[in-house]
Amino acid sequence: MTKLAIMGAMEEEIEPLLAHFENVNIVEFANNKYYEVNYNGLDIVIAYSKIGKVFASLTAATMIEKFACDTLLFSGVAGGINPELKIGDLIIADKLCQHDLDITAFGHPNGYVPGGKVFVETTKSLRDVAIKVANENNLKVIEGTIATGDQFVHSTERKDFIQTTFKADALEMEGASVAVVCDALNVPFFILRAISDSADMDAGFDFDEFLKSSAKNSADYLIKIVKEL
Ligand SMILES: CCCCCCN(CO)Cc1c[nH]c2c(N)ncnc12
Repeated sequence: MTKLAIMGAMEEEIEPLLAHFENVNIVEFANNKYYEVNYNGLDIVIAYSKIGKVFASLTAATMIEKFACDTLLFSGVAGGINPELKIGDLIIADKLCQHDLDITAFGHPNGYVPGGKVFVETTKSLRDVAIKVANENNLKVIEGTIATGDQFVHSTERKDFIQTTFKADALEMEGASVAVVCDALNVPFFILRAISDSADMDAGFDFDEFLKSSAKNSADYLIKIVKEL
């Protein structure tokens, strides 16, 4: 029987998800709250990690190792790089990388450390369900590369580095760490983001203005996918 983990980084990213559920049981663990619900016979654990790769790794590993989730879905917002991505648009990650992981001093490529790999691929069967749901609901969504790093990107210099180095379509601060954890623990996972800004000098203002509506775009789509699992 599937036990589903649904994760975000910020409260604003999971609030529109929690709105769909009743009879929520709250479990406090490791300085965080895990919300347990049952939805159409499906056991689900929902949490927001707090921002950044370390918090996201802790929450993803906890949902799998302590709550025994066997599938993990992430919903949230991201900065757009691909010019096709407008604010509010949806992107499904087909692979993710860490743009701030850097031991290039030793001749290694950006995003690589020994024993690791630059790109971690998401689970195709989950992407296929998501694309089917998008088609059925006439939703525009792209599949692409998401770059993760422990910084809110708000300059074209950094945005251009990430685009040039990884050919990334969007960027955020948690996805690639969720990917490394799920890949290592052999748990199918899916990363969905809606664009809140363009990671340029206006990013801070746009983020503040569009966080709520973009988080809702992502959450509403994710709930439709959950119904198909
Ligand atoms: C209080 C400030 C919280 C920022 C958290 C932003 N999330 C991180 O996952 C997504 C995101 C949206 N736009 C971004 C950008 N331009 N750079 C990095 N990350 C992002």
